[in-house]
Amino acid sequence: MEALFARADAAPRPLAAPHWTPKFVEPLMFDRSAERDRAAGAGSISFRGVSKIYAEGAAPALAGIDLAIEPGEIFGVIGRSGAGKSTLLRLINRLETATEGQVLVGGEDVGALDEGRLVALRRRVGMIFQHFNLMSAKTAAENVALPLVVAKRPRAEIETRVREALALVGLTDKRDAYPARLSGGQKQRVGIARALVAGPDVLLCDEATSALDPESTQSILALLKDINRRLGLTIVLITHEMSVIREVCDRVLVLDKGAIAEVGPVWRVFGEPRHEATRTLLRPLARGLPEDVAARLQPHPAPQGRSDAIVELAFSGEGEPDVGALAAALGGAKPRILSAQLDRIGGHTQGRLLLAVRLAAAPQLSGLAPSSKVLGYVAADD
Ligand SMILES: Nc1ncnc2c1ncn2[C@@H]1O[C@H](COP(=O)(O)OP(=O)(O)OP(=O)(O)O)[C@@H](O)[C@H]1O
Repeated sequence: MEALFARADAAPRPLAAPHWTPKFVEPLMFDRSAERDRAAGAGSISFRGVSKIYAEGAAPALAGIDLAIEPGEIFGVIGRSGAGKSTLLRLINRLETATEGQVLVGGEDVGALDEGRLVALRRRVGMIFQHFNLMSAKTAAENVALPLVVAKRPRAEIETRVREALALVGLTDKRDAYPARLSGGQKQRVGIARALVAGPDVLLCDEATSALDPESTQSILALLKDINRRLGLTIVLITHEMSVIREVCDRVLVLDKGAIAEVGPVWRVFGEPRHEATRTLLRPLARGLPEDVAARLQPHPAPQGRSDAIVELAFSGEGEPDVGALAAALGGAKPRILSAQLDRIGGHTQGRLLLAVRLAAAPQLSGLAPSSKVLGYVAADD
């Protein structure tokens, strides 16, 4: 029998720092990887000059999209409401068809597939949803089995695959539970098992954590990351939660009014947003000045009395802030940290420090961070 989750070419990611241990996974499942012979490039997705217009005379939902998603990456899509995220996702499994251009999955033009090949495509591209879309009258195992039942697979194969899929998502003990008896996180795990049961190359996630509490969100994100690492699955996810992108994605696409605003590694796009749409989306992530400081901020130093400069040091890329160098440069300037937000995203430092320093020290700050700027001035307290 064809191995369920085996991926002959699925070792592209380092297994370092597994922050989530799927103790329930049966090792046997992954030992069969060599059995499955997968086409080179399976899991790749390309958009070539894709436009989508829903109705004559309406503004295009997507226009001129050229994009390549690599096999095995976790690719995030963000954008304001109506930017075209769902449309882009639904073009991948042909829930929508492009008005112009081509969408290729594993090199195959999905717009040109006949009915039979479309069914095969949907097996290669699993999908999970914000509200799980489970059938309430079926147990967890029956929900997971559905795609295989519809595909008329032999009963023994269905049983094996369902058992393995439930084990993969940590729900072996819930196989006979009905959705009403499951938590939101558990329902989404059932959704993931159902999406994986036919052994897809691609998993599409449509706001998969938006209906979950923070703890369930974290565990679903950890599960998605683990699935991606273990199975080499390409994951494309759309979300309005920037923290989800920061947590799991390798690259992110920012859509704005149906067009690509920017695309790149998350650390770069979040660290150095180039498009206004990106900056707007990221604003809630950026911790601003403390309110009392913002209220006193002036564009120029006070003509009388002493002023402090309010300085932003932005870090994005290799290396961390050198506290020793900061102290050496600012020793006499009474530097105070007003706000600090630093993250490591994909091995890169991203974030900023907001400092208040004596006015005279402000010029010494350049060189202490990849980017530094004076945001304004406040009258010194002393
Ligand atoms: N089935 C449809 N028929 C007509 N117009 C549609 C249809 N689906 C989407 N649209 C329109 O296409 C545009 C893009 O919609 P889409 O749902 O792809 O955006 P989105 O970024 O996913 O938005 P949201 O974050 O609100 O879900 C919107 O103007 C929307 O009104």
